[in-house]
Amino acid sequence: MLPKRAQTLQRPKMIDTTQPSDIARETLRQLALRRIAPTPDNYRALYHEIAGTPPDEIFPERALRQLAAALPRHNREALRIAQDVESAIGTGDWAALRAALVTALSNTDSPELNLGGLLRDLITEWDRRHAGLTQARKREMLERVLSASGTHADKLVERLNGMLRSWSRNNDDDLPGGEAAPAHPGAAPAPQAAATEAPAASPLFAELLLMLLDGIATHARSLEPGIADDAHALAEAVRSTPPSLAPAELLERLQALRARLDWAAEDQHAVREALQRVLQLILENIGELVVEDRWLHGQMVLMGEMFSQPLDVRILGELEIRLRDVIHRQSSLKHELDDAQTRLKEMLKTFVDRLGEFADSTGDYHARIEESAGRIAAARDISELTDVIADVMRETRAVQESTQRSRGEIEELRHQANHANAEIARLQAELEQTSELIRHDPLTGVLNRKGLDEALSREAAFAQRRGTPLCLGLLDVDNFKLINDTHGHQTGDEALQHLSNVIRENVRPQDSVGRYGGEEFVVLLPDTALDSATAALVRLQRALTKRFFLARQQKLLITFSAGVAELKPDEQPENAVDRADKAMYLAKRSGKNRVIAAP
Ligand SMILES: Nc1nc2c(ncn2[C@@H]2O[C@H](COP(=O)(O)OP(=O)(O)OP(=O)(O)O)[C@@H](O)[C@H]2O)c(=O)[nH]1
Repeated sequence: MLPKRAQTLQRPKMIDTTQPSDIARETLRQLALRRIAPTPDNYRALYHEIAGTPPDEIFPERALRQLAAALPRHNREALRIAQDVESAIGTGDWAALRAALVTALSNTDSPELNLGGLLRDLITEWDRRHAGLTQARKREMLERVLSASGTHADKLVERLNGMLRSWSRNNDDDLPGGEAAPAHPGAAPAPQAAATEAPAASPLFAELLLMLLDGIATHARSLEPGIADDAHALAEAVRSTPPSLAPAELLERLQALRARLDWAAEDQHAVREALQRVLQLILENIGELVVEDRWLHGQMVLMGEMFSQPLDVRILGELEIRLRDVIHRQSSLKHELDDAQTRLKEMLKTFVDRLGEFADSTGDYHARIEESAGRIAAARDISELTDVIADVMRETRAVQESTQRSRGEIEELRHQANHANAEIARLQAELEQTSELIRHDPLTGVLNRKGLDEALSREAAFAQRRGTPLCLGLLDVDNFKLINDTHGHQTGDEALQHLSNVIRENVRPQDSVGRYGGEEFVVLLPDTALDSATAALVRLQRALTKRFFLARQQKLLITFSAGVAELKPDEQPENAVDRADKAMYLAKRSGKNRVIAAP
């Protein structure tokens, strides 16, 4: 910025401001006169001051280039935005730069719903030249993606993204004689260019477009019916022969659809976050209320932890199971407690009534005896005494009868108490039986046998439907009897809790952990092939060597032997468990503390 003194300068009258050379000369003179540093910026500012022209706005290219270099480029959309920003800086175009930055800042859609962006990428990349990729080769790749994805829209999106990434790595825009391609890789073609090229005219492309639009129409129905209707209407327009939409119009409507999807995705994201916060609050509060029951409290804490990570269908399913268990257990406990309280109240009431009656009758008796004593003292002859004795005998008999009655009633009460005790014992046994209905092991908090069976059939169906691998690891603690015998059963229990915690902390959220039997556990590893699952079990062994179990200040190393099996196509899940079990026994026989993969 120019020093203050220079801003008050009067333009010299003798300068002809139509002659740039005169202005330049005067500018140099004034720089020297005013002792201003002769930098290009100062020169430019003084020049405009003398010429009486508005100063040029300086485009801070260097600083903007540094900013552009720092922009993320982790996916195609981000790369496109960064390139738009760079191109705007290259041409010194403020308006284009602003548009690119606004797009970047408003682009917060979730990747799974960015179908609009994918469509745009497809249109762009289909028309672009790529080294070593002929149109026929592209067509072949697309056909492969289409047939491999079947009717799964999510798989299609994932595979199309992968294919586009591989195409853009072969970007051939720089080749001489290239076809009309966008100015830089990833940039969307101008609508006019698209209009002349009619991308949807290719039957394969139209088919692909229809598949995406039908996918949007189906999946967006629950999200926002308006979007689904738009997608459906567009699909109808693409299907119609002759096409009812000009390419430019089609592109425009696709872009509008994409914008609606972006907004809907933002809304969904916000709703999901708010829901997650509310549920977490509820769980925290219930957790505080159930401090007396360690199992319930533990379940609440676990659920709270599950809510703190990004939710997916598996986590929500697991949460639902845990909540059902909590509700079931709470209602059983409540009934039992209510019954016990009612019985106790009734017994106490009867006891107090009987005690009162007994006190009344013995109180009367004492008063009568005292009165009889007075009459005996005042008696003048034996006949008077005979009456008194008859009265005393009558009173005594009455008290005796009352005492006997009370004893009988107290006897009855004791009988009732014994009966109530037996009832409570029976209820407890029943509760134990009904705990079979609960899916989590009360000692360790991991799934119990029933929960495990359910998780296994759910994951097996999931894996077989999607064609993804599912592995299960069956592990058995080594020499556990020795731990029990040396340190006691209670320490054995704590060792099992420690092992469960270490397992849970070292597997992924989508993995399920269950207690299969006494000291046997099962880990279900979805989307995991046999070698990775074996490596995961070995990692668990290593984690145990780092997290010692403390038995009354004494460090104990817990080890386990494990068998791992990958569910084969069409194999019954129980059969895979059997194979893992056999591999586990092989691991035991080969010296323990090992993991063996089942053939
Ligand atoms: N503390 C405790 N012990 C249990 C529990 N369930 C089973 N056990 C004990 O675990 C022990 C298992 O012993 P074994 O089957 O001989 O196996 P091991 O000693 O681990 O020997 P290997 O399997 O050959 O390494 C038995 O003593 C069971 O009583 C439990 O819930 N708590």
